Amino acid sequence: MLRWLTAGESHGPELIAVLEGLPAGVPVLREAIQADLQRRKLGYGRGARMKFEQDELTISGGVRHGLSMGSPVALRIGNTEWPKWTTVMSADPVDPAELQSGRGAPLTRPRPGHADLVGMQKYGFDESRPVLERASARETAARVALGAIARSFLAELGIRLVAHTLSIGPVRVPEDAPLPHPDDVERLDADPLRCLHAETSARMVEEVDAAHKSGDTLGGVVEVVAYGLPPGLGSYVHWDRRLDARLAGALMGIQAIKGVEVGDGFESTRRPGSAAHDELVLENGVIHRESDRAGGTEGGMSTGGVLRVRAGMKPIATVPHALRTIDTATGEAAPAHHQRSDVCAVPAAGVVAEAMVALVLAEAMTEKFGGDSIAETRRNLEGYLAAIPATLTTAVAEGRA
Ligand SMILES: Cc1cc2nc3c(=O)[nH]c(=O)nc-3n(C[C@H](O)[C@H](O)[C@H](O)COP(=O)(O)O)c2cc1C
Ligand SMILES: C=C(O[C@@H]1CC(C(=O)O)=C[C@@H](OP(=O)(O)O)[C@H]1O)C(=O)O
Repeated sequence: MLRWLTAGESHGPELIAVLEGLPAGVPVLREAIQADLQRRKLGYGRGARMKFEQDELTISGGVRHGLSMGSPVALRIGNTEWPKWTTVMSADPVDPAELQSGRGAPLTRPRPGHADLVGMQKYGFDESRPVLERASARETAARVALGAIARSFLAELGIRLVAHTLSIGPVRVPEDAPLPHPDDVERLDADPLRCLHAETSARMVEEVDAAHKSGDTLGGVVEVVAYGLPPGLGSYVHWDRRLDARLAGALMGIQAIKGVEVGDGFESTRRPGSAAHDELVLENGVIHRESDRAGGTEGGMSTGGVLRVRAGMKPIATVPHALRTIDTATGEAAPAHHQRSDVCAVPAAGVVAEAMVALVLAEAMTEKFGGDSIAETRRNLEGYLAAIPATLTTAVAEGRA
């Protein structure tokens, strides 16, 4: 079983991430984790912080000579700006007089759409600094670092995945555009919106520019596509074991994600049953699905086909053209507090979504195939596939040759 935890605040010294249950022998390379952290910082519309944040990585445990040892993997990601926040975010008590102005000034004008107001109510704070520090999507750097390790584990078992941007505000990739493949990742990383459709990407850039100019923010939809999964990850036997439910929960667990679709999702609700499912035919002696409307799960289990999940992100809550709020110190109407912020973080959310899907799939693989070493996990996977009777065999979707 795979478990993971993150800790750390946006302007504290660092983020901490722990992954427990990873078999031994999985390549865990600093460069690979750092590369994914870099991908998360890219994307048109991000704010000033992503230009200087170094995401300085330390591998603190669980890895020796580039390979996991079976013990918990512990990572540390430094916050580059920490030296400017040592007083405001000090773990030790500080003189309250030092927190009356500048960075330390109490934040009493909660932003609608962010965690500020409810966080203050729930945890008993009289300002929102302690809320936003952890609610911030800074934390997603820790998840992306863990996701890089999960992806390495999956790659050892022939499973690869990639995320791309489907829409920004009203601008959407055409319905008939081909699905991206992991081999496209360099092209995706080179595009400002992580979108393979150049014309749409250019229109997305214009849309972000327009929002920026008018003091507004934007959301959009990302899609994660995974290839090479075996059939039977997850289960129909209990609600919390369903793979689709676990993927949806993990994606909804990303800051600002407000909707999830598996396969054709809501679109399939507008079709009759005769045009909503994936019919089975024989091809070269093995069972083949003629379409991929379900998105790679049936009955809460992976089908062995291409997995396709989408996550919809709402527009950034820190709207420069500040939204109306109440100053909780005075009880008076006021504009919401505004700090430096992203205009649009959808491409980054795609990288985070890829990491979350990788973690859920890695968890489902360790659950089904176990193994204390990657060689043992691989043997168990191969034994399982070999034991599926010929008349039940489906082709494993490797994607592009
Ligand atoms: C990659 C990423 C970057 C984000 N950047 C910002 C930002 O700069 N400003 C902001 O107000 N919200 C940003 N958000 C969204 C907030 O973190 C989120 O809206 C907030 O935590 C409240 O949670 P909720 O939207 O899920 O209700 C970002 C989210 C992601 C995934
Ligand atoms: C720090 C990151 O994103 C942050 C997410 C975020 C929020 O409210 O979610 C608000 C901003 O924080 P700051 O005021 O420090 O610039 C973003 O920059 C990051 O992605 O690493």
